[in-house]
Amino acid sequence: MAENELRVGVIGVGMMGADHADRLVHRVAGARLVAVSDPDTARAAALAGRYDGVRSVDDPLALVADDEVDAVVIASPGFVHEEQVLACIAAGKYVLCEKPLTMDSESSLRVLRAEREAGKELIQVGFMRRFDPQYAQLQQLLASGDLGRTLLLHNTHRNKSVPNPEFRSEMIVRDSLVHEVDVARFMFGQEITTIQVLSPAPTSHACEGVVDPQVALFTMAGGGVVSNEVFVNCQVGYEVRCEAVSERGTAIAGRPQSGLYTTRVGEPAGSWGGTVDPDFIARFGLAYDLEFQAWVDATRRGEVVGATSWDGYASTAVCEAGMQSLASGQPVAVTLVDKETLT
Ligand SMILES: NC(=O)C1=CN([C@@H]2O[C@H](COP(=O)(O)OP(=O)(O)OC[C@H]3O[C@@H](n4cnc5c(N)ncnc54)[C@H](O)[C@@H]3O)[C@@H](O)[C@H]2O)C=CC1
Ligand SMILES: O=C1[C@@H](O)[C@H](O)[C@@H](O)[C@H](O)[C@H]1O
Repeated sequence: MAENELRVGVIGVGMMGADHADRLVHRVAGARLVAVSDPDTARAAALAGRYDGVRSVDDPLALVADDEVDAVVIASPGFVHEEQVLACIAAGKYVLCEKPLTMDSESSLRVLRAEREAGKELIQVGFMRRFDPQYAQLQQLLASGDLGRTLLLHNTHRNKSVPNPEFRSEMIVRDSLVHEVDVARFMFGQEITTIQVLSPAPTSHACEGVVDPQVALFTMAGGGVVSNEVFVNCQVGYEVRCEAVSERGTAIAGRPQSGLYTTRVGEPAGSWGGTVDPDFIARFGLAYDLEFQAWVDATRRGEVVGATSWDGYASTAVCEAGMQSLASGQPVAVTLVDKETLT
C-alpha cells in the first residue's frame, strides 16, 4: 500500500455507486477501493469480484465501522443517507455522500448538528457540477468581478428520459432541480430566499399526472433572479447549461460549439450537428473524476472541499419549499437556521 493511501468503501452499488467504484479503481490516484455494500448482495458480490482485493460486506453500517475502511462513499437512495452519514460521523470517517444529503431539511439539520458536535468537518455532498471545468470557470469569472455584478442566471436541465416510472413530479424538484439549487448558490455565493415552481402543460412523454417540464424561479438574497427549466423526458439527450447575465456581459457554461444550435429526435440519438450527450455519466464523467480526486486529496490532508453539509442542508431546505410551491403554484419563502448557531 502506498504511504497514506486512502482505503475507501462504497455503499450502494447501483448505477452511480458502480460507476464511482470503477473511477476509484481506474481514474483516481491515492485511493484504493477495499469494500462495497448493497442490500442486493449478489450485485455487491459481482462488483467486488471484478476487482482485486475488494470485499463485499452485507451490512452497510458494518462497512462504515470496518477498520480497513478509512473513508466512505454513499451512493444509496436518498432516503437512507441520513442513517449512513450519521454512522460515518460517529466513526469519525470522511464521507462523500451523493446528493441529496437527505430527504428533508429537518434530517439534514440533524446531520449538520451531529457533524458540528463531532467538532470536525467530515462531509462532502456530491454536487459534481462544481468540479465541471466549465461550471468552475464560470464561477471564477463571476467571482472575479470582471463582468460586474451578476443579475440573472438561466439554467437548463434536460434528461432524455427517466428510467423509473415512479419518478414523480416531486422527484423532479428533489433529485433534478436540486442541482440547479446548488449551482445558483455556488454562482452567486448567496442563499436562495424564495422559490416558485410553475407547472406548464406536461409533455405527452411524461407518466400520467407527472408535471414535466417544470419551471422554477429563485430569488437570491442579494435580489438576483434565477430561472430554471427542468425537463426529464425531453426525448433528445442530456443538456445542462447555465447562462449568467451580468452588468457588463454574459457567459454560458455547458454550451457545445457555436453555430446554429438545434436539437432533434432521431439518429444518432440527439444531435445538433454534433451529438448531444446521452446522459449525466457521459456529460459529467470528467466532473465526477475531478470531484473524487479532490475528495481523496482533501481527505488525505484532513480537509473537506466542494459542497459541505451546510450546502447539503440549504439545498434540501430550498427543495422542500419548492415542493410546497409545486403544490400551490405560489412563491414560498426559504427558511434556514442561523449558520453559526444552527438554531
Ligand atoms: N450526482 C449525480 O449526477 C447523480 C446522483 N445520483 C444520486 O446517487 C444516489 C444513487 O442513485 P442511483 O445510483 O441512480 O440509484 P440506483 O437505484 O441505481 O442504485 C441504488 C443502489 O442502492 C442500493 N440500496 C438500496 N437501499 C440501500 C441501503 N439501505 N444501503 C445501501 N444500499 C442500498 C440499491 O440496491 C441499489 O443497488 C442517489 O442519491 C441519487 O440521487 C444519481 C444519479 C446522478
Ligand atoms: O442527479 C441526477 C439524477 O438523480 C436526476 O434524476 C437527473 O435528473 C440529473 O440530471 C442527474 O444529475
